[in-house]
Amino acid sequence: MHETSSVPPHKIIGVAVIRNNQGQILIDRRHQKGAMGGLWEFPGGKVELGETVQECIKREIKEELGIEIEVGEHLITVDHTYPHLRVTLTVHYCCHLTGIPQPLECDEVRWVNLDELKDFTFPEANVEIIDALLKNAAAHK
Ligand SMILES: Nc1nc2c([nH]c(=O)n2[C@H]2C[C@H](O)[C@@H](COP(=O)(O)OP(=O)(O)OP(=O)(O)O)O2)c(=O)[nH]1
Ligand SMILES: [Mg+2]
Repeated sequence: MHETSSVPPHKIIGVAVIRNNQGQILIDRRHQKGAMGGLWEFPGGKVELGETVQECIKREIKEELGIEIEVGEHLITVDHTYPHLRVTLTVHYCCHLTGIPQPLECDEVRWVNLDELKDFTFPEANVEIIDALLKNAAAHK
């Protein structure tokens, strides 16, 4: 018998949890049109050929938000399969250095406290990221 189920495309994504000196985290709202439209996310994007994840994160954040960051410690890597897409999200903590975040490639950007993350709707893969963030924060209290 012929197997017709197909393997979804796989994107390798660098993701930034950017913190300011008040301990807030930067989130952005995806464009209404398009995949996962209107959901909130941590900024980031596809790793390009020949680029490290850290280089990708720094580049994407400059492109998407117009700010400079320092890429820090790895938080978690999440592999998740949506109905039509598999993503590997490699998440790093980052420090905000300079510039005011601009919504250059999204609808909105916002600084939020950790305990406010639950009030925003994120893609399914982010449940694990937010869990890891909260656990880490609790462990370092
Ligand atoms: N940046 C980011 N992407 C996430 C998160 N959670 C999550 O499932 N994703 C998914 C959504 C996208 O399919 C993919 C991010 O890739 P992307 O931003 O380069 O791609 P995109 O779909 O916005 O658009 P395109 O560049 O492929 O046209 O990862 C998150 O917290 N941050
Ligand atoms: Mg992106």
